[in-house]
Amino acid sequence: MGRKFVVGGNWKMNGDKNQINEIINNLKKGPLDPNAEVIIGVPAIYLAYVKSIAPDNISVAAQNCWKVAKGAFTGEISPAMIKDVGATWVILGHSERRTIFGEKDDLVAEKVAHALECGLKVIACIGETLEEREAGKTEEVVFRQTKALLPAIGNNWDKVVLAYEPVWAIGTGKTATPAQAQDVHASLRDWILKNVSSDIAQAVRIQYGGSVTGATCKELGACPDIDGFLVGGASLKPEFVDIVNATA
Ligand SMILES: O=C(CO)COP(=O)(O)O
Repeated sequence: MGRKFVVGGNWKMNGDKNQINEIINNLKKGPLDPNAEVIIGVPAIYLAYVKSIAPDNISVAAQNCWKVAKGAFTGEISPAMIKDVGATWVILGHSERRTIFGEKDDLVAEKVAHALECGLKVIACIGETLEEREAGKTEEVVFRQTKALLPAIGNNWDKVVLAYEPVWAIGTGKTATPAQAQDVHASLRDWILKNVSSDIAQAVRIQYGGSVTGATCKELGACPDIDGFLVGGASLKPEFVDIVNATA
């Protein structure tokens, strides 16, 4: 069976109620390819609001969460809370969490494990820096980051989407070329085949993220191992509809 195309919008720390209303109205107007799954990752404080106005064909995601259900963790939110307000996904391990907030592979894995345990679905992000790419370490880095997630994911692969986001392509306007992205996606799938199973390698969806726009999405979306996108800046703009429809 084919993998359903899945497009995530990661709003990061952007948007206010006015802008959110505009974004949601634009998504309602669409039209959105019914064969694509759409998930919007919104700031925690707006999760309930977005859930209350988003149409049913759009899922809502948090952009981060903590690794336990509740307690003395000032400023954090738990998967239980995310679910309680009706969101069904969480983005974990984003490179901004890893670099700005110092999240290491093992913490990301603990978060993934707890989120899945609580019944949230997870977009798990991986990707190399420019320095790592130039040192020829892209595969080593993304395999290491994926390996760290294996015990956390266990037999919940059907609830996980991997997002390959090369750090050098995020917010820089330097989209990976389709060949660069396809190469890494194919190697990742092959690694999963060897280290998990061939069924899971066939089924797991791998998104590409990093400066995806309405102009670059079609060629990227046509690559055999690219199963969707995780979109930052352009997810705040009307062109997000074009990106959702990249393979329509
Ligand atoms: O980080 C990203 C999505 O999670 C990508 O961001 P940009 O699309 O703004 O490069």
